[in-house]
Amino acid sequence: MLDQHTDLKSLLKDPSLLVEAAYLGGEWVQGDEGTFDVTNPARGDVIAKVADLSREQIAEAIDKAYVAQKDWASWTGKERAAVLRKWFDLMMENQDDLGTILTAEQGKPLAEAKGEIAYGASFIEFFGEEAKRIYGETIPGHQRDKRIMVMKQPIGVAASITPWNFPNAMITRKAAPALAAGCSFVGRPAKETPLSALVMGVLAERAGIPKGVFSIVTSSRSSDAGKEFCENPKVRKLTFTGSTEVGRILLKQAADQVMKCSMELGGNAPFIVFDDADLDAAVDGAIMCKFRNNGQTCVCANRIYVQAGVYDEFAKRLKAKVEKMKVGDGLAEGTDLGPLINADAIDKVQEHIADAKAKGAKVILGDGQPMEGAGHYLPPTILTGVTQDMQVARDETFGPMAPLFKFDDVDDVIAMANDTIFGLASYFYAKDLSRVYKVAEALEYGIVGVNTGIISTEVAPFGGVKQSGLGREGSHHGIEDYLEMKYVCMSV
Ligand SMILES: NC(=O)C1=CN([C@@H]2O[C@H](COP(=O)(O)OP(=O)(O)OC[C@H]3O[C@@H](n4cnc5c(N)ncnc54)[C@H](OP(=O)(O)O)[C@@H]3O)[C@@H](O)[C@H]2O)C=CC1
Ligand SMILES: O=C(O)[C@H](O)CS(=O)(=O)O
Repeated sequence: MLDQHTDLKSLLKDPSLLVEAAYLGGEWVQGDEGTFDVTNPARGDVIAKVADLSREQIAEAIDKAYVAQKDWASWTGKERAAVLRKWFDLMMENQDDLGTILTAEQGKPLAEAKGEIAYGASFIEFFGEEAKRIYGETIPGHQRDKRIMVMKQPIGVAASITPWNFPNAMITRKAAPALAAGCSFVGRPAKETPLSALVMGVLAERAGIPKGVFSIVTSSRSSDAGKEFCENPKVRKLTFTGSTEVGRILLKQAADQVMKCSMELGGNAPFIVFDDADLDAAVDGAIMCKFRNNGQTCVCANRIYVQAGVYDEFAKRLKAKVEKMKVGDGLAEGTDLGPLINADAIDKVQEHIADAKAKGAKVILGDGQPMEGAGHYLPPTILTGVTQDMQVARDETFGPMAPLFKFDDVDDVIAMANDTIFGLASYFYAKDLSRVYKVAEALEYGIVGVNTGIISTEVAPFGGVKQSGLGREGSHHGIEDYLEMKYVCMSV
């Protein structure tokens, strides 16, 4: 455990994995703007002072990525695959240390953090294999003397901005397809969680990824990085994961250069339990879906709709299991729910609870009050009698609050579930096959979980519709966003 006498390096098998310098063009550099603090959300202690790069230094990383990308693209897919496989192997060999670093800066329980490392590594493994399968095509000519060929080529320098909630996997879900395609990559991690990104630089170096192909530019001023990424003509791809609000800002900024953008934005996931559901499975699924990363994921159940006939029993069984969940330091044995990332996150959950109670909702578990002492600990809350007019029906809570809505009719619940600007993940539990097909087709979301609350995998296309984003990450589709298609027409 971290405390005033134990620092993070002392918890690591390989302390050299913990770095505070930025990884710029294959060199470890200090920030021209000094350093910024990284704090442990479980205790509030400063655990690192990380290089704070200037916008000029970020531009330098882009310059180096631009030069390095030419040679990297000339490697065969098989050669790139070998280096990516080594990167994957190094992640898994150091999974314990990477998990400890991740929990220290983000807060999630160590088992979840190690799970994220394996999840993050799976993208590198998967796209390393895809590097060998970037196929073009020939098309029968439109005239007797014409031959048509289509080739796929890397788009160039890819710039990445990622959030604090999955500080490893959100980077690898972008860097893996980018490097597999022959692009170079400049990543700017959230200021709250830069250490997990920097350790990927250490492992990239050890894996033999050429200097400049992969850079991590740490900075405390996110808008500076965003503007440099959007305005620098050497950047041809912007990939972002975060809130819809920031996604809009970046899309507007990127429009001036007509830049290719991938956007993984906010969610407002409905979780629907029909009266023919396996109720115990639905309760377990709701817990995993709602409380993964303490509710701080864009695909967490944000609204739980339960059909009237099973509403009371579902609420009773949900409460009985949630009240046994242990809230505590993510590095402590047996912790189920770690701290939230910061005080603002607690404020947002409390705001949703207060608004719902003011409009008639009832609290059946928790009181929305943070635990005493240091760290951002908020015990889980369950509300019943929640209705569509409440804030939680419109906005993402992003924390440990489960709002239960009651419904009667399938058409009503589909209308309520779809009544949002978001369209990322959705879930429902039912057994009737006809109902399963109809509901899966009717939900306006990029992802539908049927009788499961966990849908995250590298082999499937992850992404949203409406204002939850643009593009897909993961699956064989995921590499397309880092490729340009060239049509060659030959007169013979
Ligand atoms: N669809 C998805 O896969 C995901 C969506 N999200 C959504 O993001 C929100 C929570 O994550 P959170 O990190 O707070 O989201 P934010 O959108 O606030 O931040 C995401 C990243 O963008 C950076 N950023 C913030 N403002 C700007 C700007 N003007 N220009 C460039 N970069 C900027 C942040 O930097 P810094 O933190 O240093 O300020 C951070 O690195 C929720 O709405 C959640 O649903 C989160 C994760 C995944
Ligand atoms: O940032 C997130 O919330 C992730 O996209 C969710 S997942 O891919 O890890 O499920």
